Amino acid sequence: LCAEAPSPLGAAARHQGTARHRGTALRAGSVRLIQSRARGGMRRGDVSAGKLVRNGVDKKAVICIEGNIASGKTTCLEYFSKTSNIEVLTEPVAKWRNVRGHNPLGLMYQDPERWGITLQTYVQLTMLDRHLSSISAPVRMMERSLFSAKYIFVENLFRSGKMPEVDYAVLSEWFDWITTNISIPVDLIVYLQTSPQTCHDRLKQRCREEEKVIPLEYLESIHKLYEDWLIKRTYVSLPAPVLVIPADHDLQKMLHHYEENRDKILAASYL
Ligand SMILES: Nc1ncnc2c1ncn2[C@@H]1O[C@H](COP(=O)(O)OP(=O)(O)O)[C@@H](O)[C@H]1O
Ligand SMILES: O=c1ccn([C@H]2C[C@H](O)[C@@H](COP(=O)(O)O)O2)c(=O)[nH]1
Repeated sequence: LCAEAPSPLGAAARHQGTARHRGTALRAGSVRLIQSRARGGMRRGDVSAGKLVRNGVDKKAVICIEGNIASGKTTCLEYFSKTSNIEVLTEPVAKWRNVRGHNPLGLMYQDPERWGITLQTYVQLTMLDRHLSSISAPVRMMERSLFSAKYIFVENLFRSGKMPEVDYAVLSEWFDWITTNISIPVDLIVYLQTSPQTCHDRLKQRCREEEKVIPLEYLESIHKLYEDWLIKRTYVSLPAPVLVIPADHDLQKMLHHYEENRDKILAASYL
């Protein structure tokens, strides 16, 4: 049986924001980006100095939930969405499946060489919009990040020979411009560490139409990049400290693990 059914934990909060230029200030939803002043004035002063920062950003904690495809990130977020003072942002997958009637996620899986850049450009835009959207609670937990879109998915397409070098160069220029000029604060990365086989099983169970073509080897490549980035740390620098939660267990045990780690996760808000 194969169905994309809503999780028994209920729907996580979703945010729909749009980013657009307006005069000298960039606006994302109702949020104003301002030029940060000298170093040290903010909690993340050294990282933000000279960059555009979202007004009031230093008062809120941002926790990114990272992990392979179908590792259980959405399920984890749904669990924490029941906590007051935590706002939850899932990945904008619905947008990746439908932008003005087109499905870049599906196109990418059908023909990555042709459509990888199309999907990843849109992922980069929508993830940036997520990062810059106004935060309504003291703690934000969001699914993945601008960083994993680049360091994991773009990198995987390129290294596997499925993204032309020119596409990779253009995406990298965009990414470098964004991270050089705009502050993307992250206080903690929670890595749901799974085996690729677990993800393959859960992927089949979830049965998202576009993902039916994903072989185990694809999940192994994504897993290796995540491990190099977040565990071995042999790859690129980390935007935040990492908390690793082994996530091969059944749902009940996972919920227990989330509860056990709740204080460590929320400690990010006291940093
Ligand atoms: N611990 C678990 N054990 C078994 N199935 C799980 C577990 N966590 C999530 N699932 C199921 O696996 C699938 C993928 O989970 P999901 O949370 O959507 O992953 P992600 O958001 O990381 O892609 C869903 O069908 C979900 O119900
Ligand atoms: O930068 C990205 C981010 C995600 N994807 C793909 C991988 C999956 O098919 C979906 C959503 O991921 P989940 O792990 O199920 O949340 O989007 C991508 O191709 N590029």
